[in-house]
Amino acid sequence: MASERTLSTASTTTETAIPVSDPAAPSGGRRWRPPALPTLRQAWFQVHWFIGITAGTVLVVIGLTGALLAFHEEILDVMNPGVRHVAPAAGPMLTPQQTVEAVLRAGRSERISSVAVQAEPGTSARVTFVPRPGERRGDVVYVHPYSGQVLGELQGHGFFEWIESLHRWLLLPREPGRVVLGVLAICLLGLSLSGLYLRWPRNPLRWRTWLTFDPALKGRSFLWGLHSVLGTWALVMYVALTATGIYWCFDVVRDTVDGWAGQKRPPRVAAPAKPPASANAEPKAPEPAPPDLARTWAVFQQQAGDWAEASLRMPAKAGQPVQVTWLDAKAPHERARSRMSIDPATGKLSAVDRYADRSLGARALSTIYPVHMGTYFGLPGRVAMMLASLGLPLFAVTGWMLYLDRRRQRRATEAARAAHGQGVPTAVAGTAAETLLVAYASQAGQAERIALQSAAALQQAGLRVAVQSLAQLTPAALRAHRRVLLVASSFGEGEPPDSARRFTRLLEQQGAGTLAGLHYGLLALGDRNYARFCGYGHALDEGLRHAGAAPLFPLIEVDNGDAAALARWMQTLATLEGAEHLALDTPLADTGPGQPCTPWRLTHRECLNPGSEGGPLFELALTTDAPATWHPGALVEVQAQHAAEAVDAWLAAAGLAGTDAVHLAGQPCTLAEALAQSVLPVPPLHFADAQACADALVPLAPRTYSVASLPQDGALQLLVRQERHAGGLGLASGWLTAHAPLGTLVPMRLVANPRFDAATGDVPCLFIGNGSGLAGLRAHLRARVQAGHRRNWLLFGERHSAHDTLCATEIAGWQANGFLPRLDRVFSRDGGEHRYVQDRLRAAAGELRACVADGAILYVCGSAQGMGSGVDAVLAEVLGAEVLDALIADGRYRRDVY
Ligand SMILES: Cc1cc2nc3c(=O)[nH]c(=O)nc-3n(C[C@H](O)[C@H](O)[C@H](O)COP(=O)(O)O)c2cc1C
Repeated sequence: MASERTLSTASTTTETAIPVSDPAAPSGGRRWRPPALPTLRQAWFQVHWFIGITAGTVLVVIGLTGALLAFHEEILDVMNPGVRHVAPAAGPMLTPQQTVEAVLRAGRSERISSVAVQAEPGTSARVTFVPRPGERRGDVVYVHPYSGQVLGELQGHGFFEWIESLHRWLLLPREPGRVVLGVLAICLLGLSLSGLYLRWPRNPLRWRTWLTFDPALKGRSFLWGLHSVLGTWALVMYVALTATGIYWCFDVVRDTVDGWAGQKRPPRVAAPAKPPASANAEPKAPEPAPPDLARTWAVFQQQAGDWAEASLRMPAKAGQPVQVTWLDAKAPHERARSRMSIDPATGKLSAVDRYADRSLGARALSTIYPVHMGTYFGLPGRVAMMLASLGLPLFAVTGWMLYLDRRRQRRATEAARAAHGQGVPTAVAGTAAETLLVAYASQAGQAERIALQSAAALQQAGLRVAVQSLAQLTPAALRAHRRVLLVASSFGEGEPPDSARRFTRLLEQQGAGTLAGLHYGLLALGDRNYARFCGYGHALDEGLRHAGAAPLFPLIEVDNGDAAALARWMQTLATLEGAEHLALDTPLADTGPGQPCTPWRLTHRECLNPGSEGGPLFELALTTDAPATWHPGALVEVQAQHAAEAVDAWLAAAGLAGTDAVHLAGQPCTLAEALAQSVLPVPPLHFADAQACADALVPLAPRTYSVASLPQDGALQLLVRQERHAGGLGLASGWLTAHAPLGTLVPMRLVANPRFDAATGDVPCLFIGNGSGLAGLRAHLRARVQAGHRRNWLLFGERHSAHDTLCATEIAGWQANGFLPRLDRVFSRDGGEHRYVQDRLRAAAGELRACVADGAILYVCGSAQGMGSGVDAVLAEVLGAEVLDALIADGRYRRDVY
């Protein structure tokens, strides 16, 4: 009863409505639970995607127009060569007064509102006229700084005005436009901050996690990396853009900030209504002649000192002063403007307001525009702002793709739930101990779908099954079951999916032996391009072992939904007690066809450890006529076959003839050939004919081996340990090392292994391994020797020096030629206490630290149990978990363990 209570209690804490086959449930063992309140994370996620798919789409327009505006001055210059900049000449440039005279000479008799000049040689003067009635802006012309020629207006200026009003008001009337823009700015801030929360890593102090991602990633992982990492880069810019944007959009914000800065603005006064144009209106007075600016200019130059730009605003009425606004040559930014008023007739200075003399608050307010434009930080700031603006469409596209992918995944998961529901038999009696629990830890749904599909297949094979998310489970609840299957994906950096965090925390707190008696099988989903491939699956495996649970079979890793690994999972499930009739052809989530295998000829086979107490270790060489290349660290998947005797025995039992012609996957072959490459169906065997048998066959899962040679060696070499079980030799290792005669064509495909790739340059390398793990290490060492890189340390474990000194001649040659200054061979059974690689590593702690401090890359290849985990523990102990994490993040801890 206790176990039943545990299950039903757990089910009430579920986060989503998942049909769970629960043997304790009263009718049919399957219940729908109401959706629970979302967690904080889920709530933030909803906020993020809702804003993203609504406001995010409009923000694309703001981003694109902002990016155009960031460099619009330069674009205008390219469109208008010789207008704003002319070739610098030797003589002085025209003064403002000379400029005005030149304009009048050119026949432009409209009233001038301002003249702007720059100190930089060759820069044209800009003359702005008073707007015509009913217009907001007056005409602008540029005047040649040496000849006084009026150069006309800028082409494209109108276009950029349109772009600006799109950017600032979305082409709406100004007031509502400002408010809409303000709301959009708040949305962008919301997107940035919710995004920051959602991607907050477990180890926030590691900068690489925040700012880098591997472009080799594929699919959802790639999109996620692009979206979150580039988003982090752009975050500071978005906060700056939105904070400054909000200031302009909402008067209340602007007034508050101005108040804090001690710069209260006078209240807005509504513009007086324009008098209607009437037929008998007063005749317009002639425009006043522009004042003579010569005296004004002389006084300004004397007072201002070293200036870069100056703009002289003409008085609206006669007798008023000229307003001069200028930028010092050393001004901190483009809005650090000073002002003075000068009487044009007398040259009397009536007011001087220098930027440097203003209050801190006033100076701070003047930075808002340059911060928004990025000009405050010079060219890098402008480029950064432009890229951040251009990033908005990128985030919208990647965000939509992630959203659609998630929706697709959710639908697929719902379909799998429905399908699983149909497969559940009604009214199952019994206790949880007799029920095989299939638990999953899933972020986007793939692990859940595989769990559901596996459970459905197991149920159809006659087993009593329950499915639950780890979100609903506690380690204590597992004790109610005798057998548990777990399907676990990895998220973040080899971390648990969000739904499994609580379970993982509780598991870490379990004492040794608390789960004794529990048997589990684990399928770890991951992507080999991540530093911690299947990191969470392995952590879960270790946690369960530590708590005393016993594995039913070694953990199975799945790289990117690899069909072969999933087929291996199904085959392994079929070996479980009670699952003999499991339908091996059950389709599992997202399995796709892999790369095709090509035939390699087996040309050489040699036992490297005759007389060894351990299994014989063979060196194999294979060649192909097809072009083939690989990097040190690469893997091969071998499409193994059954020994001919095993096939003959099966045919005899089934009463079928091996010579019968059949089609397998569309290809003609004999039934014996078809059987050799397939899982041999378990009795009772009832096939109508040979083709019916071929149609029911499921291909054998390929076996993965590390490549032990380089393409330059002329052959692909493998080190294969011959496995022996109660039923005879292991399928693949037996075929490769004993059954397949020399000359056999072995179907294989090369698989890149980016996380066990070669080091670039002459960095020191520490190679650690045991047994057949020498394969991966040997390929690396050969590459290092060929490149002339000598700083190599090999730490390698085997059993007896008398029989297991593998590759002795080759390794001695490296030593003699100075390519292996340090070699530690550890023979665990050479007498006395058993000593292992990890013990030697601990004893060499000082050298290990020095080696790591020298920038070494650590390679570990060999068995995951014992050696792999032992070395990992010693590295953490000697270097500290932080340093080890940093090594992983830097790609300096490369493992190929199995
Ligand atoms: C953001 C993100 C981070 C990931 N991190 C890892 C990782 O550290 N190690 C790994 O092997 N796989 C990693 N993966 C790959 C997933 O584990 C893999 O795609 C898995 O099939 C997803 O299963 P799910 O849909 O059940 O979450 C990551 C995927 C994503 C999207």
